[in-house]
Amino acid sequence: MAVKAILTDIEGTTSAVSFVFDVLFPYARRHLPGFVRERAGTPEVAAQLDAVLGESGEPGVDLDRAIDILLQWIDSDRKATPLKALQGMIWQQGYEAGELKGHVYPDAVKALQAWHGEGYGLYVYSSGSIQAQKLIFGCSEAGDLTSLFSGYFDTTSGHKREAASYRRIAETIGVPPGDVLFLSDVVEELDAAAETGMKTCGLARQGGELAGHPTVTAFDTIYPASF
Ligand SMILES: CSCCC(=O)C(=O)COP(=O)(O)O
Ligand SMILES: [Mg+2]
Repeated sequence: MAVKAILTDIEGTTSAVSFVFDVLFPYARRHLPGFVRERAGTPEVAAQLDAVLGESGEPGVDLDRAIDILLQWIDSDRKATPLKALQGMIWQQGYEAGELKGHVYPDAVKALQAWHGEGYGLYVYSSGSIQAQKLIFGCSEAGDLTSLFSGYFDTTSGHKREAASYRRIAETIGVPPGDVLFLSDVVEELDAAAETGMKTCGLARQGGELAGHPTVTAFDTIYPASF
């Protein structure tokens, strides 16, 4: 089976972990209390707050407690879907105000542009919400890269360490898992994708090996046709 589609993670793969941890998460942390207090009455924020309280097992607590829970979740890097949705809304304001610019490694930009030109279908799968994914690529230091991608997947398709999520994504893309190449910096995500028959390539930007998977330090040594 030949690779037809390439599915990529963001943090640690196309984009620096430090951009997410030192720029995006602190931005969301700083703005979350004000954002939530101001927008708690809007349907889109109210729905996410309901989901936060459901997931936290503390239904009926007040807004201050909900904000505390969300701040704890940011600090522990919890990949909770409602937190990710709220972060995406907050980051949108930052990108719109020119306070944020998405980091995408130049080698990733170049390879994604080349693969798009060669006819590969390009897709994103990140724990960040689809809104956040479109923002990091749409308002990137290299300009608007969103036209390169044919689709975006987040944790509403399932968690990234579960094989079922990759099966679901392949089905949505309309390509057998064996024709998809998945790129990530997290071995458990690569393992879950490989379990479905997807081809995998690990990104270890600081060097090293993602056990059981071909591993590279940058996109410029990934040749999809060789998988
Ligand atoms: C879409 S940028 C924000 C990334 C994010 O919130 C996150 O949790 C990173 O997850 P990933 O699956 O891209 O490692
Ligand atoms: Mg990652």
